[in-house]
Amino acid sequence: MDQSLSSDLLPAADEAFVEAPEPRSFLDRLFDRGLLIRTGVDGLYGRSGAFESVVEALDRLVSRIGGSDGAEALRFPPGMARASFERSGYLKGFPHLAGTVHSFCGNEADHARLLACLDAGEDWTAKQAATDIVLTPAACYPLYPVAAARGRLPEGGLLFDLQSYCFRHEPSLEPTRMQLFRMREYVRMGTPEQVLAFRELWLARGTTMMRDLGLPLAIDPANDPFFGRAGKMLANNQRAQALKFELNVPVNSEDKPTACLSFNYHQDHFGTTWGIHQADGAVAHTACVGFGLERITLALLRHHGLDLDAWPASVRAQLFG
Ligand SMILES: Nc1ncnc2c1ncn2[C@@H]1O[C@H](COP(=O)(O)OP(=O)(O)OP(=O)(O)O)[C@@H](O)[C@H]1O
Ligand SMILES: [Zn+2]
Repeated sequence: MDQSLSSDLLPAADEAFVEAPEPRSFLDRLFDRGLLIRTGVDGLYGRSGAFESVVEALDRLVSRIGGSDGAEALRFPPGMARASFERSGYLKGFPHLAGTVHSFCGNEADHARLLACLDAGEDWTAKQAATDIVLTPAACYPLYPVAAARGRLPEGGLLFDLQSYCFRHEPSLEPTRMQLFRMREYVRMGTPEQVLAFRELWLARGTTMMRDLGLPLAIDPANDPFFGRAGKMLANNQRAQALKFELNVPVNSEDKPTACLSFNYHQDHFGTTWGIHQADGAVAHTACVGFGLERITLALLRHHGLDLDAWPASVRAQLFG
């Protein structure tokens, strides 16, 4: 039942059958307040100015925390070269999440057919063909070929600061699982020791940052959502080798807290895939820390309320001070 209908618009019901109205979901309350804006597609939302002010403040906060490390900032659009995407191996692990960009590639007769299909409410996509662009699945994916093209890493390795809208085809009614969302990342490339030290540093920094924002959290071992039966093995392996940790905050529920930050050690996966080499010629190792900017914003809204002006002064000071 559409809970936005006021009860006096509903047909009169037998008293005995009137059920208590379900409490409005977190997502509905975000819509009610205009913080997120419906588009008709689950996981695809507009954001209000207030919501964006938190996203931007978090982005600045992360920059302040990582500021003295000398990361090179790069920004890529939310689409990446299909050839790079194919080589990255993403389709081996996550074919179900990938999004490709298709465009009309027909002639005038095809155009007429397209319009006729549209009119008839039929499938109009037959003459859509894959372009050279796919949607970026994680902020760091466009980086690796760029880093590889620069030649061997310097002695101290490299550190990058990234932010991108990312696409994942995982429609959901949980506001924290969007199809298009922003990921802020730091990516480290170098020796295993260098990249593991980076991950340790950000595990500590991320924990302090989120505690200081007044959020309850736990750091847990995790795995990526690999596809299929072979994926189960990859996921087990990732956990057994402690390659991925998540910083979880209860947002949608206490039982299934939400990964707001992820700390990933890729070993030499991207180094081998892209031919990224350390100064001595050995294959480079890589790691990244990812901040889900919408997810942290939603965690703050959940724990401190939907009225930003009423958030605790210490939280506001860190974000907007
Ligand atoms: N669908 C999504 N909507 C919003 N934020 C997301 C989504 N997927 C991932 N993120 C954010 O991006 C960060 C880095 O992405 P990563 O690939 O590590 O996520 P993930 O571990 O696959 O997330 P999950 O396990 O919840 O699917 C996550 O920590 C999270 O904050
Ligand atoms: Zn990454």
